[in-house]
Amino acid sequence: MSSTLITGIGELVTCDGSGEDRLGIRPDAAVVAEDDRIVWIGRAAEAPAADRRVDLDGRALIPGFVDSHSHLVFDGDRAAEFAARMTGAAYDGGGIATSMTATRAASDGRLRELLGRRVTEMRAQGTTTVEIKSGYGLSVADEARALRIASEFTSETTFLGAHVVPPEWRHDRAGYLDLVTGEMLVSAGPHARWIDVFCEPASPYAFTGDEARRVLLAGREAGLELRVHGNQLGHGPGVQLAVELGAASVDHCTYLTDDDVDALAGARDSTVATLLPGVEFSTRSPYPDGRRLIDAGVRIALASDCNPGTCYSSSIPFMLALAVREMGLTPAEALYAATAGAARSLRRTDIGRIELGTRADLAVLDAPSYLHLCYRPGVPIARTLELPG
Ligand SMILES: N=CN[C@@H](CCC(=O)O)C(=O)O
Ligand SMILES: [Zn+2]
Repeated sequence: MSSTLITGIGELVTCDGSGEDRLGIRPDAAVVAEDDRIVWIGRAAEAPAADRRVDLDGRALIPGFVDSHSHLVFDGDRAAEFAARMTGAAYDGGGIATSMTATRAASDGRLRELLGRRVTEMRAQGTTTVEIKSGYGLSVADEARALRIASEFTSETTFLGAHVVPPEWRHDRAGYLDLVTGEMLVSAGPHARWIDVFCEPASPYAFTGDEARRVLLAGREAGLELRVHGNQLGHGPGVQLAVELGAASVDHCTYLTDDDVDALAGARDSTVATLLPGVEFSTRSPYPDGRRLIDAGVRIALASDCNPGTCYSSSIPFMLALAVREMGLTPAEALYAATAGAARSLRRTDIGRIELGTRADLAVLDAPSYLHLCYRPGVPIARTLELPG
């Protein structure tokens, strides 16, 4: 056992749900971590002794960000696709095959190195938990390999064999679905906690509601929990399907009808709506109306969706700034969504908040208050707090 007393905290933002803004901000606070757990929170003047002390010199302390949606296992470059979109080209999911080809060609060592660099980049910006999806292998061996490597970095791994129908199967969609729900699930499933599907009738490459249902039910049968990519490119059945099947999260939610919003509000105890504003930024698309969701009582999360196609940014502070500027969230709502909200979308109670017994997954800001996360967009003020010992 090894304990650390954290003092000199300018503002302790616990995200424990208390207070009007749910941020549970504690003045004059100190925190003690023992190994990887929080064991004491209180007034600095009353802090107990510990093996060592870390003085934050007036900086704010927040829970580490929980990035609940990413696609980090890939090789290849699609910067030209981004440039084309900035001059008017539309995103339709077709570029996923480009990343698939490069990813299949990469060695295990190269994929591991690329993934390690991306996770390090996230930690350097305050992210302490990351969910990582497969989805650029799209063959039995390549999907299992992606998840095996991802599970070296996180326990939140997601099987996304149903990302798109790969080119060699486009003449036989039903055959590809048989593969995803059969042999591919058998070999990839043991390396995954979650199963996900890109349910998007507006894309010729992604999956319809009926196809997505089949994928999700097969995954559940295999012991995986459910997540859905839905309503990204247009109105569609993704949100309703996610709610009906009790998925932990439906992600994107860019195009929603009133019925979709009502369904999400009614499912607030089971299904979180995860918003990914970096995607709208990088695809020049309209932003989802985050304000409408919160006002309707929907639980939301914010995540990066870091991936080579629709958003190659791993910066949660950038997502917070976009959510505030473009989606109508307050800075407090945005921070809560990227910590406690995102933890909820992963059905985790041990991360995303600073409370007795939670993991000591912490981020420190080179600023006196969390407001600076949105007030100083693009400035790297957030980093993970590495505790000594
Ligand atoms: N929409 C589906 N999947 C990713 C994009 C993947 C890609 O284009 O490479 C997303 O979440 O936006
Ligand atoms: Zn995604």
